[in-house]
Amino acid sequence: MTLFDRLKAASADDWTAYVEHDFVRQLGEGTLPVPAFRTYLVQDYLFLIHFARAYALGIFKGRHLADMRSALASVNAILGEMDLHVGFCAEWGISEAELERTPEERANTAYTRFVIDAGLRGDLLDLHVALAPCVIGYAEIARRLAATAKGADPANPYARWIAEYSGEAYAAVAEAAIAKLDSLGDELLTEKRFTAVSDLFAQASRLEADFWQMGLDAAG
Ligand SMILES: Cc1ncc(CO)c(N)n1
Repeated sequence: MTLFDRLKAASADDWTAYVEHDFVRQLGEGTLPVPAFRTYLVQDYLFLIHFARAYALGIFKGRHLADMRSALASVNAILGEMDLHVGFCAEWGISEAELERTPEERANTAYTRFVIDAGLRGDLLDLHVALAPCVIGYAEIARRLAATAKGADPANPYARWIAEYSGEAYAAVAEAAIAKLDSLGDELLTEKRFTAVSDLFAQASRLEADFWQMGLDAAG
C-alpha cells in the first residue's frame, strides 16, 4: 500500500467530500453555473502562484540535491503552466488584468497559506503531504469524470478542464507525487508521526472541498 493510499484511507470521509463535491459532480455533468467556474478559474490563478511558492519552499527545505532539483522542476512546471492557465482564462473571457486585480477569496488564502505553513513548520514530508490532495486529487477527480459519458462529451463546456487533468501529462505528475510521498515516507515517517501527518492530509482535503464550495457560493 502506498503512503498516499494509507493517508486517503485514514481520511476517507474528508477525501470523499473533496473528490465527490457538488462542484465536481456538476462539472462532470456540464451543469455547473458559469459564474461558479469563472470564480474558480480566477481564484485558481491566485492559488497556483502560492502553489509555486510552496514548491519553492521545497527547494529550501530539501536535504538532498535530488529533492532540490525535483522541487525546482515543479516550480518551473507551475510557472510555465501559468501561461496555459492565462490562455484558458482568456477563453472564458477573463483578462490578465482581471486576474491581477481580483482579491483572493478567504478559502483560497486559508488553503494556500496552510500548505506553506505546513512546510515552514515541518520538513519535506509535511510539505508534500499537505500538497498531496491538490496534485493527486485532481488527477483522481478528472480520471473519474473522463470515464463518464457526459464528462467525455466534447459538448460539455468543461470538457477541456477534464481533458487537461485526466491527460497523460497530468497523470504522470500525480504518479510522481505518489512515488515522492513513498520515498519521503521511507526516509522520514515513523509510526509515532503518522497521526500528525494524517491530520495535515485531512485538513488539506477539507480545504480543497472549501475551495470547490467557494466556487459554488459565488454562483449564489
Ligand atoms: C485548488 C487547486 N487544487 C489543485 C490543483 C491542481 O494543480 C489546482 N490547480 N487547484
